[in-house]
Amino acid sequence: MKTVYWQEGVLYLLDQTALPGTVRYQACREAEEVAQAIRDLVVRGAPLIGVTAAYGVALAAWGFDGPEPDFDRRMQEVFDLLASTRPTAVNLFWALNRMKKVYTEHRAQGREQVAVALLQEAEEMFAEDVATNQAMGDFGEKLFAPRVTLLTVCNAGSLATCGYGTALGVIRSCHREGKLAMVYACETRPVLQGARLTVWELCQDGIPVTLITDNMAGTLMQQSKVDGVVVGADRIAANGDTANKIGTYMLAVLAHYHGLPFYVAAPMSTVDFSLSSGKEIPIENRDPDEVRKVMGTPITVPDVPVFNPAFDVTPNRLISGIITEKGVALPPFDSSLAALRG
Ligand SMILES: CSC[C@H]1O[C@H](OP(=O)(O)O)[C@H](O)[C@@H]1O
Repeated sequence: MKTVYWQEGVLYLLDQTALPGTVRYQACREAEEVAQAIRDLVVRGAPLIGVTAAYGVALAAWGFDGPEPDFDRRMQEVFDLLASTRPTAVNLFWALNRMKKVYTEHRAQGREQVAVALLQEAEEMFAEDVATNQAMGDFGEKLFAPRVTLLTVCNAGSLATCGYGTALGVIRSCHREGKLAMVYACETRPVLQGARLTVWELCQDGIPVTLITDNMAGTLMQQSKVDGVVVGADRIAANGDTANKIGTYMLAVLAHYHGLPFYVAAPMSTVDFSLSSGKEIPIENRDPDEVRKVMGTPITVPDVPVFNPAFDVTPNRLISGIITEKGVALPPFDSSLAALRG
């Protein structure tokens, strides 16, 4: 099931706010619709946000029907709009920068050629992401012995990418090799990506999964029911500090206390080499009602003050390894990530 696809000048997005109960696609004909869909988590997940924004740029060029002199202004407006949607996942900015390069390279050939080149680049980005995730999964699988039980948080699967997934890509490869005993999926409050998306995705593929609430992870480790933790990432600093879904840091501390391996799985496009540490990673704060409500139903006192950061930062000293499509980076990460970049 594709998370995003282009058909006859229309971009279709799998609406992840409706999962698992309803499978439906949102048809986007304007970049503004794509931007709102990213903001509203219709599409989410660092790699998927990037590719979706890339398609949003192509959509704007494809659908432009104004006077030639307005084209550059409109396209800059679209680049800025898409860049303003969510601040943490660096894949968004990596993808937009890549599209901007294609735009600049082809601008002299005229609007039609620009539109064709931008769509081709977005399609290539889509295909590359799937291949990247499969390579990452196969590197990660080799880290584990049969029969391994792994814990994960949020959704870093096919639904967060163009296919196969990052953390769930490692889990898929372990399952393919007959190494996987069980996956424990944290429900991942407040938006419930684990309960709604990871459980659904793994069940679709016949991969064994057990759902837990986020506050059960400690007891699970205390009872030796987990062999390791594998999570995704939204932005990794040059020293390996990693921003990921809120609750990831808590799992890293628990894993460290219980002597369990804690791995991050992410494509190299998630590493932001311009940041020396995680202190510089911008953290998105989201709508307080995400915490005050569950699936739209109020669970607390109206207008109670809320703290709702969508991500936290796990320091590199709590990370056993960073699994990428170029191999597994081990501590010290500033040198091992730089070596993989080369
Ligand atoms: C494959 S990385 C996905 C990454 O993105 C998620 O955040 P969100 O659902 O808010 O986009 C979460 O941090 C995942 O690990």
